[in-house]
Amino acid sequence: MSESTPINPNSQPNEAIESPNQEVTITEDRNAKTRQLLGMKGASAGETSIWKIRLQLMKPITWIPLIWGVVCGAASSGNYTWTLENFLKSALCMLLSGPLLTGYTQTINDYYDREIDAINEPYRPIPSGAISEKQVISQFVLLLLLGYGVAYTLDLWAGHPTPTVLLLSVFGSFIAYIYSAPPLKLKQNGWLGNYALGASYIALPWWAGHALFGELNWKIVVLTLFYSLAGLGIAIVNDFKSVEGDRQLGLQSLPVMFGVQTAALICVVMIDLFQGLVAGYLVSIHENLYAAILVLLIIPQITFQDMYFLRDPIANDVKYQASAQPFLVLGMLVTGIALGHAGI
Ligand SMILES: C/C(=C\COP(=O)(O)OP(=O)(O)O)CCC[C@H](C)CCC[C@H](C)CCCC(C)C
Repeated sequence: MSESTPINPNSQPNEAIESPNQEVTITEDRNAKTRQLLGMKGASAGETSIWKIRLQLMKPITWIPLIWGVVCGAASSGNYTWTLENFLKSALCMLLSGPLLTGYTQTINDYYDREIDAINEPYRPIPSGAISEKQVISQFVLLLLLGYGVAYTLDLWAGHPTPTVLLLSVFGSFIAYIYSAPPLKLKQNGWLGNYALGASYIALPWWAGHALFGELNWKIVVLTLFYSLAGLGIAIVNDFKSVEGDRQLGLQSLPVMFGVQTAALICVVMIDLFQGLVAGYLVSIHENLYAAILVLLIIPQITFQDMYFLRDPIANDVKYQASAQPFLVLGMLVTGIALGHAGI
């Protein structure tokens, strides 16, 4: 099964076990259902449980980097200790950045993308008719309000005189709105949209995690915004799967603007260069060991870029992300620990 081919939603799991072909069908069906629930491409349509459809809209697979960002921020604060209270605080902040605010972001994005998804991903809940537009609107409003409630609770818990986490959440949800909704629809512009995405995925949850355990300062803000330029590269990877639909609808993604191969090259240069420059910064603050680990973590990413992504960015985008991203996110944590160690 190709990464982007939805499998037949009508295949019957119970017909199994009679022949190897039918076993393959069952495995494919299960894979497609898991993909559907996590919000990955190559999913099957035909889900009937409204709760599973709602979860599918929230694309759980995309929560991971934002949850991770909170961990990096807690590390960079230099104040995280393993107490039950700190653990619960960070878990609540992860709930905020993952299921609630990323869930809100993905739901609102699917709502405003319903026409383009009818071309690129017709099995998504809205174009497939699995959920009504009214139900989708009530879902993103509820997630947003719950998010603000949790953010304010975290501010009270951390004793913030200014409700920093709430302000970050309001700012993040505003960026998420203008990213997806007209008239701005930042995602229509390849550079701006992908930077908004990269920065929101790396910098915003990092700031929230840092603010929860320490004082958010401009050095952390600038450095994470700089790191987000590597996130911009990661965001570009997401654009290859929809190049045809984007072209038809006039979306200026990088693969549409520069062509697939040049965009892939820009993408990997951004990813490697900005992580490398962050490693350089770590050397400048005498965190040489962490800088060396960060460089070591860039090497497998370059290997996977060469093995998969640059050879065929459209066919291998998901394979590349799955292989290389763990090294990128580990690098983020190494950087967070280094900053905490240096007392930045
Ligand atoms: C919707 C997003 C990506 C999907 O984009 P796209 O439509 O191009 O791709 P698909 O075809 O795969 O759907 C993510 C957009 C992110 C957004 C700009 C901002 C996110 C904000 C955070 C959730 C806020 C976190 C705040 C905090 C305090 C933890």
